[in-house]
Amino acid sequence: MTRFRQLMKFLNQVQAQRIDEELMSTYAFSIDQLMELAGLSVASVVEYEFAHVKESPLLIVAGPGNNGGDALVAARHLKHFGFNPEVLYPKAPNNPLYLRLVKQCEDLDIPFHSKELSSSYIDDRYSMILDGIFGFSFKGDVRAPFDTVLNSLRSSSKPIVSIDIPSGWDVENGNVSGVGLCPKILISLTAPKLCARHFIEKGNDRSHYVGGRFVPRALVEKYELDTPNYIGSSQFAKLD
Ligand SMILES: NC(=O)C1=CN([C@@H]2O[C@H](COP(=O)(O)OP(=O)(O)OC[C@H]3O[C@@H](n4cnc5c(N)ncnc54)[C@H](OP(=O)(O)O)[C@@H]3O)[C@@H](O)[C@H]2O)[C@H](O)CC1
Ligand SMILES: [K+]
Repeated sequence: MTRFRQLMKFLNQVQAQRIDEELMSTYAFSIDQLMELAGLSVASVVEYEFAHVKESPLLIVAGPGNNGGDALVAARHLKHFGFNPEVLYPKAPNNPLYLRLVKQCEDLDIPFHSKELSSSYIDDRYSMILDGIFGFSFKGDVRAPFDTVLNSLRSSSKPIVSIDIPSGWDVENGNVSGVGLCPKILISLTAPKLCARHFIEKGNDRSHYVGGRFVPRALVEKYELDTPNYIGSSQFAKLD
């Protein structure tokens, strides 16, 4: 596993979205490719942190955008890694990319839930929660049905791993509304966004990883990104 000093460069919301657009224009990636690598990084961190609870079901919560797509990819990889993922997908978009990801999961017999699950059900059934609800395009107050979904996840005692942004947090200012999740683990993709400073501040029982090994050197230089030197085939780096 790659270890790396805590990164000092944090992206604002517009920079994160611009980098994403440049990857898919100037640098010729398709969204499927980026999502596959992002989801593989996420699944690799979950396997590293939760291998000891492989038998119990994991709850993977997928939102309506690409953060949710990363979660669906991670669900598929985790199933291949020998975990027992179940997906909560409260608002499944009718978009060919996500429909394909859902089919790939269903073909692996990964169960799907569409209605919110109570915190007591979550506590009884799952060993951890993977939060792929909102990423770097989240804005404003949380709208239905995700308001009640966030409430039940927040009331659960199970550890939460957030993909890219803790859901409900303002991408730059953190959990200003107070309705956001409180993850134990944050996996920043490409580079941490400004809200990650508030996650790090919360102390030593938190772990911060970075993943998404697809950033070309020219993009690193243009945005002065502080990306880790990943070792070998490692899909993530743990930040000290
Ligand atoms: N370059 C990279 O690092 C890559 C990262 N990836 C992942 O992609 C997400 C960003 O994905 P994006 O689709 O741009 O946006 P989100 O997933 O954050 O969310 C968009 C959807 O969320 C809805 N939304 C937004 N705000 C709210 C709100 N307040 N309440 C309810 N719903 C909300 C929004 O709905 P709209 O109606 O506003 O359109 C969208 O449906 C990034 O974080 C990474 O996880 C890529 O996978 C690979 C490259
Ligand atoms: K998230």
